[in-house]
Amino acid sequence: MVKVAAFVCGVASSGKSTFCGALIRYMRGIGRRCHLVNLDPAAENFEWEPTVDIRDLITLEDVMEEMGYGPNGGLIYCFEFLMENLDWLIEEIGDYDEDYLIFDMPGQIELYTHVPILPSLIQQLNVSLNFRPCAIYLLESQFIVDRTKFFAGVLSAMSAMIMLEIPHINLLSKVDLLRNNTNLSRADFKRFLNIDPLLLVGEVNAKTNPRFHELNQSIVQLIDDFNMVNFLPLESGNEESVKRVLSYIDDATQWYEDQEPKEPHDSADEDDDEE
Ligand SMILES: Nc1nc2c(ncn2[C@@H]2O[C@H](COP(=O)(O)OP(=O)(O)OP(=O)(O)O)[C@@H](O)[C@H]2O)c(=O)[nH]1
Repeated sequence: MVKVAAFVCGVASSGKSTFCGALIRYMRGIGRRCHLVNLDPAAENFEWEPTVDIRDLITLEDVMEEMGYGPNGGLIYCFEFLMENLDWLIEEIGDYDEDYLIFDMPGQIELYTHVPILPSLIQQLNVSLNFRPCAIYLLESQFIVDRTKFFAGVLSAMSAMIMLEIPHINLLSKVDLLRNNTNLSRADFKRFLNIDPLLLVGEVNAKTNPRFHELNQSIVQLIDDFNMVNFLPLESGNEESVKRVLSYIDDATQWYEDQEPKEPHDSADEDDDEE
């Protein structure tokens, strides 16, 4: 059976939980099996009850109260604690041998940029439980209204791609909110899906002090050299939009199958068949 672990990542308020809820609603509606795994120790409410919940192991509130940490330090502590108690997670997940696990992740950016806890966790799920992990990274579409913010967002998505090294889908979330933006034509919008950073740098330069133009150029050159950051639009309230993302997740995780060694070709059997 194919077991997919989809990690829904992105900064705070990018729309992760809403998307997880919409994806589960859509999948269950078409009869596909899936479960929500909450890995946000500070989460409050969910549309669907999580099947596995880090808050049963540790909560951010307790860590902040008992250890005196702030929210970011506390979050890292919670994840280190989770890694020390990975048996707990593996046991919880072990009971759910279903097709898809949708992981709702916290919004702290350090988890996707430089703290190596998430790659270890993903590796364990892949090796110990035979899951096919993939990352879904949400960037709020309002970022494209301010080009400088957009490049910061692209860099954050790129960091996640480099650090996680698994099949990865970037989403521009809440695109419905752009509809009222009269300055953005359809053609304009498309430039942010299949991005050509070298073409966009002029617009960033127009908004920044000339002292930074060389730095802007180096940043867009870096993104252009990497050449792997594209976005799909997402409107979580729109079933078609969610359906499209699911088809990309299915395609992306197919990659694992392509990596599996094929059964050796037995020419003796073929000869027998011919006889
Ligand atoms: N218009 C619109 N609003 C959305 C969409 N997706 C999410 N939102 C809203 O954006 C806000 C944040 O959404 P969440 O799903 O809680 O975001 P999150 O990334 O899980 O937030 P954290 O858990 O704080 O990191 C909520 O008010 C949602 O209703 C969307 O597709 N369109």
